[in-house]
Amino acid sequence: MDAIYKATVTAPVNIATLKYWGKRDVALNLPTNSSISVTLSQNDLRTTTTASASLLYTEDELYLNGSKEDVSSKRIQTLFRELRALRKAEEDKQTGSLVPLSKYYLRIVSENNFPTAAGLASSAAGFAALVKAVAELYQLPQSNEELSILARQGSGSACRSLFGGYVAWEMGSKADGSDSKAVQIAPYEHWPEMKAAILVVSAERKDTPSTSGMQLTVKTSSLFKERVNSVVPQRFEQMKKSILEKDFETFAHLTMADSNQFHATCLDSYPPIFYLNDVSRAAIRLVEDINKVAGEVVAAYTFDAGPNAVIYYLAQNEQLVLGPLRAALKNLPAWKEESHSHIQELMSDDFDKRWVNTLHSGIERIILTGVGQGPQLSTNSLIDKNGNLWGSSF
Ligand SMILES: Nc1ncnc2c1ncn2[C@@H]1O[C@H](COP(=O)(O)OP(=O)(O)OP(=O)(O)O)[C@@H](O)[C@H]1O
Ligand SMILES: C[C@@](O)(CCOP(=O)(O)OP(=O)(O)O)CC(=O)O
Repeated sequence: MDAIYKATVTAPVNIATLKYWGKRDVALNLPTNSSISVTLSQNDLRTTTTASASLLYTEDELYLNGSKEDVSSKRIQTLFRELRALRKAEEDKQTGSLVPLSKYYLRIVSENNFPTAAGLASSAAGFAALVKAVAELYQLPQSNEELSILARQGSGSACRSLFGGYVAWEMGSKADGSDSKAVQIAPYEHWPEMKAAILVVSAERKDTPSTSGMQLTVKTSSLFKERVNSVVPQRFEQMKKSILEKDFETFAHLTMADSNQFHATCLDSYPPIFYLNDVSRAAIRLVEDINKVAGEVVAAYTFDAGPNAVIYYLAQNEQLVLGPLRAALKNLPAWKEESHSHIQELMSDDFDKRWVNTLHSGIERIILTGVGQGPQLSTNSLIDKNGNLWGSSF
């Protein structure tokens, strides 16, 4: 019987603290500015992807959360083509000694352990996992930096999920995009105390998809020009320094300012794009109150292209940050988990009840996580020895 060759990896979500928003080349997915993110722990949010190749297969296939996906999109086709070309180069180098996997069809099976397309960066983890799994299957010699150039073409933010810890996507300047890649600023171990609380506001479809939203901003916003030309280049250096020096206060100020400016450029687009809603704004106000009560900046909010808030804080300030959140969101099950059952509710007249009440009725889930590692090899294959998805026989 024809063999099934396979490899399985897991990959993390990342949430930007300096936002990517704008493309200078749509076909190659090249950004108008560099960006920075924190990779989140795969204990809480992860994509698992098994890539396989076999002479038994009759077409390229991708299964996501058990359903067959269309692989004809330009993004997926580009990834398949480029990964195959890299494998072919190895086969040509080592004439005859490698199985010609580049000529076989691919079957890729992927699962996200969190909601897909709900503003939780599933596309970032998903495309990073896909590239890494096929690279493993093909035994490619390329480094994660080189693989990030491929993942970028699946989804820009995906390039940053090739690394753990603190990651920069350097925009690069070459027309072919060969220097627009992710690099690690610092590994997880450098600043493992960084935590993140994700307030899931709503699982409904977002206002405008990021891909088209950012193109509208590039075309119509005058504030955007100021942002990419003078604000971000400075912020990029300052934020890198704050991470290397583990200076939370500076990191937090820059993170909040950058989220605010990204959303300001959305509002400055025409027609305007609204990602934040009343619940998002209540989260911003509560973080301000938390910092006021603490007497220092202990929490930083950031929002992607949707209403969900991500609040970064350090482990040592867990009670100061999570106490008010527990009081506001006491109805949510997350607090019962062993790792967070010790958090005490913290509420006083210093917290404006308007924000507390809005959050209480508007947040449906809280995910408590923190900085984590990059993609990992896994033995939990999603494809059995006959090439079938576990539990199905096609
Ligand atoms: N595990 C995966 N493997 C391959 N592709 C995936 C995977 N997960 C998500 N995707 C792709 O990403 C798309 C969802 O991306 P989308 O940008 O709409 O949402 P999101 O990334 O979850 O949210 P956001 O970008 O707002 O944070 C899916 O429709 C699918 O095409
Ligand atoms: C607001 C953001 O999350 C935008 C992410 O945009 P995508 O990476 O989803 O866009 P495409 O490259 O078109 O796939 C900011 C960020 O992650 O840096």
